[in-house]
Amino acid sequence: MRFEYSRCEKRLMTAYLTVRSGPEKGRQFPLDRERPMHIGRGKSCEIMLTDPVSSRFHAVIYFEDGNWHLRDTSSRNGTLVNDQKTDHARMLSLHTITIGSTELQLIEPAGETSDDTSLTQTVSFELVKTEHWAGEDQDPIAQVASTGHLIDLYTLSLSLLRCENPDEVISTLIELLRDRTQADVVGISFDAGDGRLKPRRVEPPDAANLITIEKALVRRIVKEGEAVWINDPAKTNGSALSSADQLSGTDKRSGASKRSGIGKNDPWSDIIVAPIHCDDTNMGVLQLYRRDPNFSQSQFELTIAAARLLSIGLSRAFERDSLKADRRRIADRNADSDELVGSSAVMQKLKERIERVGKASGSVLIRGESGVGKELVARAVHRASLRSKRPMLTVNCAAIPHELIESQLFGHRKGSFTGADNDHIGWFQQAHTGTLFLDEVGELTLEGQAKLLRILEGHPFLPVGATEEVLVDVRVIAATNRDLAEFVREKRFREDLFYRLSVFELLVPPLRDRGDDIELLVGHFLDHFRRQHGRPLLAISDEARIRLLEYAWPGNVRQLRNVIDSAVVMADDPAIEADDLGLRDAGLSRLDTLRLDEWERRLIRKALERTGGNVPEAAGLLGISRATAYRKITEYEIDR
Ligand SMILES: Nc1ncnc2c1ncn2[C@@H]1O[C@H](COP(=O)(O)OP(=O)(O)OP(=O)(O)O)[C@@H](O)[C@H]1O
Repeated sequence: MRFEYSRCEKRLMTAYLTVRSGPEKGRQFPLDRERPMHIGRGKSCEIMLTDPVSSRFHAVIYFEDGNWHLRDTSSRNGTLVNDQKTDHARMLSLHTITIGSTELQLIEPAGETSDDTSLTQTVSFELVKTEHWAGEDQDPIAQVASTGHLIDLYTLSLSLLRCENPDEVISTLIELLRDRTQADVVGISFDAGDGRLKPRRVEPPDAANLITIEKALVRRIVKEGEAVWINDPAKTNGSALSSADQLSGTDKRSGASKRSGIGKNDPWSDIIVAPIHCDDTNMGVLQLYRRDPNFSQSQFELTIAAARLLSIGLSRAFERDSLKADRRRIADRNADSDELVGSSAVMQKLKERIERVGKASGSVLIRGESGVGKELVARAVHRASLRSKRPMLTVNCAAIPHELIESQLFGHRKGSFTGADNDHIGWFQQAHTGTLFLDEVGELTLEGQAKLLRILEGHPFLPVGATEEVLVDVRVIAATNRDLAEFVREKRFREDLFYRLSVFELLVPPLRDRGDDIELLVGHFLDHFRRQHGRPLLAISDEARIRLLEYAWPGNVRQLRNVIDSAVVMADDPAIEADDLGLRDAGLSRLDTLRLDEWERRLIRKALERTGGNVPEAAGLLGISRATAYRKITEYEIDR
């Protein structure tokens, strides 16, 4: 198949060698007609290779009698041109030169070798087609010889990297192409799923019904993975492309009355259509239209390269979109979303402290009973920190056998102890530049504590069995439900480490002290488990709700979550009843302890909650003096 197009200008682009494989893959070496260009490992070679098979002066490429020539300069391992060993060869565009594992290809922009200045010439279809798409490995800019456009493509790549979603990717590309090619219309059409293309975005939008292309041409572009540039479409009308189905579906009249997408009546003098691929399947095409004057060769090349970048950008954006959707789905299914539910005075205060502590850089110690949400608080601190884009790794020190804690945290070398069959990169190294959450830090061995202390002091550490020290940058957040101060007194926990860890301390209050939060959490978990277990209409009876609100929750939020999870599964329609909760000791639980000090602590917390932390008012409610209230608040370590 041949298309004709007229050339409006003599092109002055240089030929160049592009490296298709080998150590220099992706590089391009412009060729100079005026002087021989040497290829080899030698420092004075214009085309310097690092391929070890290459000789210092391996070959030379030069321009003579209107052609490029390659001569092997007595290399040790020989030179192949188009896979044939050769001493001398006349080179044509797209010919390949192989030296060891390096493959170079000669790219001669159209018109470069010819001195013919006539303004009209016949160009074979192959001249204007792009190479077949070979996925993301293909160098998107391999065909672009214009330095200005290389910068455009560089800018475009940077913008595409920043784009969050497919629409942004498309807008960025259209904007750049309209500006650089002076196209009257730039459009992107996607396969509607039935082989027909539907415009996804056209600029300016009111030109959408003007950008039509013959179906046969689209089929060819899609099938062959080729871009085409059609100049003066009126000339091509009815030549090779007899089918004249509408591309955009805006005009579905049949037979002879069909208007060709590149027909006489179209206002365009130039059309470029480039395929867009996503994961090796065609998604659609990028279309550029111009009334006058014609596109240039470099604009055609720019469009091809931009379409390839678009393909990569879209693949990534679609992948990101689907990952986001997966994440949402998983978060929906999994109750442990990161949302810290609670609006009681104590929780509000805790959230404020989390924000402040997050911005600082010291270690954090989170204290609280089991199941209160310490890990969730740790996540919130990490999210509020400057490391939020880096990972937070969680290690439960109590879940690792004592004898392995050290090697798990700090790593070990293969063979350093029985069972060390492989090298292990410790958690600290894995969390480098991020955050490490050490849950149940009180369970750390004394040796582990000593190493942790050194890391917190900024020293490097030695993985087990290693000879070289490792230095890491990790923010440590530790949590415990133990009384670490008591551990220090018992010499089970190093005092110096205790102070290092607790640069910032966050106390997570037990659920029984959070007032209305119980109601919020009930709603939160109900919503979640109803969705997860596919029972969106399941209600909860008043009696069941009251029982939940009155229960003392010794197992804290985790217990509440588990109770609701199983109630949603076990309850018969239409509603969860009190018996479904499995809290048969609910009445007793209100008096779950008879210790006076515990009840005093609870009452003081309750009074502070009601008064929004106002001690004199709380003292009034409790019927005690202010001084007693202050003393007891300090004694019981109550967070106001
Ligand atoms: N404020 C909250 N909002 C929503 N969910 C919460 C909240 N607090 C805790 N949870 C949920 O309760 C469960 C227990 O929380 P988490 O594991 O953070 O507690 P913990 O104090 O670290 O427990 P442990 O002491 O056993 O390590 C988790 O499923 C968590 O998502």
